[in-house]
Amino acid sequence: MILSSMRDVVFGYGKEPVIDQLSLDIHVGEFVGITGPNGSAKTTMLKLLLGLLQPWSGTVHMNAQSVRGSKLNIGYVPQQVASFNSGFPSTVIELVRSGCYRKLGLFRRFTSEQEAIVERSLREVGMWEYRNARVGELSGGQKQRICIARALAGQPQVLVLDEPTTGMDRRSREGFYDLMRHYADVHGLTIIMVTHGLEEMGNRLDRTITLERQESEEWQCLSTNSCSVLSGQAD
Ligand SMILES: Nc1ncnc2c1ncn2[C@@H]1O[C@H](COP(=O)(O)OP(=O)(O)OP(=O)(O)O)[C@@H](O)[C@H]1O
Repeated sequence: MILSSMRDVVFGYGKEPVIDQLSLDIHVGEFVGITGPNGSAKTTMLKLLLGLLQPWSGTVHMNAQSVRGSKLNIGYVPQQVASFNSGFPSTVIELVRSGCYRKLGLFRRFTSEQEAIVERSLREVGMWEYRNARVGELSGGQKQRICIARALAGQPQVLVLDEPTTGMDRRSREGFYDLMRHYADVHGLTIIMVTHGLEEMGNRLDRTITLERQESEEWQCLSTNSCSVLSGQAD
């Protein structure tokens, strides 16, 4: 079943498109890796999928609806979450709890079940023992893990991650990839992840989508950043 689809999407920040006629489908429960060289518009593609950017032309659907009207619970871990500076006031557990707010609604009454989900999420990323630490005092890789825990605590149906292992050591990265595979298998979570570390992921991904810069003469004289999907058909 198709969860998210892009059809003939064109988008740019200036006069020239950085995405040109991009079409792809993402299926329910898939763990998809998005890869490609720097500047090949991976982040831009994620933002279009999430409805954070509007295409110049073409369509983006989530759950067969326009992405902006979709009621899906989507967790998003953007790039550079490590930028919480040393003055960031929240503790780790406060930040992860805030991931549940959308589910809890206006009054934000935490039940013991929700507390258990917060604890589970923190344990899964190996950060439970840091729960009372100030977020701003942690390393980049630790902040990244907390942001992943925050997204998981919101119990999303779709998890979108933009280079989530930045700053993590090899062991943490391996643990994280296994965790994502577990969420896809056991919870049926759909995971869309931009990564430069495809070779490390072994066979954990269901599918890879590669974005590449167009190098045709026509495009070279217009822009070097335009891209298209070169692979990524569903199995
Ligand atoms: N806010 C912006 N304003 C103008 N140009 C932008 C903006 N964001 C991205 N770009 C440009 O769009 C192109 C695609 O950028 P994008 O960040 O989507 O690529 P990426 O594949 O995610 O890159 P990286 O691997 O370096 O993170 C690049 O040429 C970039 O300079």
